[in-house]
Amino acid sequence: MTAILDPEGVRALDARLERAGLLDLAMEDAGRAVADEAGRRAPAGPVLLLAGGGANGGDAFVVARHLLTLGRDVRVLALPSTHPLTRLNRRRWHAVGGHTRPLTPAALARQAGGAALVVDGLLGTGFRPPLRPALAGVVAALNAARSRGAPVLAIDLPSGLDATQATVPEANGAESSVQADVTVTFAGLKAALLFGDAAARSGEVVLAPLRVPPAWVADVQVAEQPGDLDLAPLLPQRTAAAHKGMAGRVWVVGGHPGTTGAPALAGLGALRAGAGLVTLHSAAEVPLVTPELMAQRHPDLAAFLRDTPAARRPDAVAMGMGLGPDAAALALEVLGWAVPTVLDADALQPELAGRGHAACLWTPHPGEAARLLGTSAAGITRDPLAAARALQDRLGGVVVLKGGPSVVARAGELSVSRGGHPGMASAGMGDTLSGVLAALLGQGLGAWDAARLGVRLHARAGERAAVRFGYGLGATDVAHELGGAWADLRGT
Ligand SMILES: NC(=O)C1=CN([C@@H]2O[C@H](COP(=O)(O)OP(=O)(O)OC[C@H]3O[C@@H](n4cnc5c(N)ncnc54)[C@H](O)[C@@H]3O)[C@@H](O)[C@H]2O)[C@@H](O)CC1
Repeated sequence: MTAILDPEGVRALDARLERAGLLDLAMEDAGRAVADEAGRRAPAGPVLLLAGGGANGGDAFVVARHLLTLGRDVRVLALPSTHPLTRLNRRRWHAVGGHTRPLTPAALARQAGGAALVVDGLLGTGFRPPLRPALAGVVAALNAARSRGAPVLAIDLPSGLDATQATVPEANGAESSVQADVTVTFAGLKAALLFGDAAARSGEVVLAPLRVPPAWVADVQVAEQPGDLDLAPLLPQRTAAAHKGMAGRVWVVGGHPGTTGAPALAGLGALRAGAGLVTLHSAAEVPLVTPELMAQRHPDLAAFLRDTPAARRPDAVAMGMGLGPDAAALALEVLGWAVPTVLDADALQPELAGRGHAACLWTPHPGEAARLLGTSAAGITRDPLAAARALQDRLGGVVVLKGGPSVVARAGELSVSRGGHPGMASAGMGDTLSGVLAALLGQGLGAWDAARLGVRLHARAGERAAVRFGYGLGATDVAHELGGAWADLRGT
């Protein structure tokens, strides 16, 4: 399980390390991890380090000392050191024979010329935008050096990114953040390294654990990111005596004249994720994408749902895909059943606020999330963790805020998915996911586990299908890879 930390969590961890007399060692761990990565990235040639005044700059002085003692040609350009540990590690750097020159854009441009690697230790989690103009010139000079061929390794976070935000801060036309080739981050990931344009600024992300008890990190994390080893135990198990009635009866309630493909894709997703029996209930004629799916057309879908006795209700429902204008009323009816239910697409309506029960999963994409919260899609994607938390507060149950990556929220807890492929940004992908989630609910998983496992299975299936289809990936291609994704997770 990987932790996701925000600056508040980092400060709390720092305070705990400080009380334990371990903060100096944590900086040493951090600097050593960066020096190892720098050595791997640039096995020969000069390394240029840029040190800011805070602890991020302190890390840079530790890196410089380790590289120097390995016999490397190391140059350091630094701002005045303000953090006590930065001053300490600057003295240690000088004690081993290192030199420090003042950091200016011109000095940076000169020194970066022949550098095999430039290490950005200007600003980390302590940075608050907007970037002061004095540093904007340094950031611009660093990005210019990179475009002339000097690779950039960022310590903890590329300078100029707000750790909590998926967007790159605005800077009145000036360069506001560093573009890194690799970022070595400590103790846990930061939201900026995971989401949006900010993540694209981070390059490859390497997580370096600090030698502290894992509980100290878990105590301050804002979210978790499960690995496949964490999720594999959630996969439903079957004995040889299993029969279809034990594998979950799933209903897909969706489709409307003109939008009939969506429920079919959800049904396919449910089948491929192991549902025993999948029936599509629709007001329209739904295309039969595979004969294993059963389809029932109801001229009056509301009456059909209202008149379904408790004994005939399914183990799980996925609803909303192409369901049309009456979706909110139909969703209210099904929510009243209190059976495990996935609400997607047209069933994601603001009037359902507070109606979510414990076995209920809402699966908005950013546009739908904006509709539910009365904000803009840009407001959602800027801070997906905060948006997922707000959606869960508003709706109840469990929320999957879809994206690359997706965020799963339940009361007081957030989980971020891994993997996937940009080719999954295509129509129908969310419909398949709804079916996968309903299948897992139908096989007995709780909403939180179904959501975390389901988004990973779906993402893994996308990775597999992308090998053949790349950006031309379709939702049915992903559905057909779900079995392989399942086997991959089981094999971890
Ligand atoms: N617990 C942890 O996770 C550890 C964190 N460490 C390092 O500590 C860093 C955090 O250190 P700090 O809290 O000292 O903060 P930073 O060093 O990230 O930033 C503080 C510095 O940024 C400057 N600054 C802030 N806002 C600015 C703005 N708008 N424009 C220009 N300059 C600005 C401040 O003047 C100060 O010099 C992490 O990013 C990481 O590199 C490591 O030392 C190891 C332990």
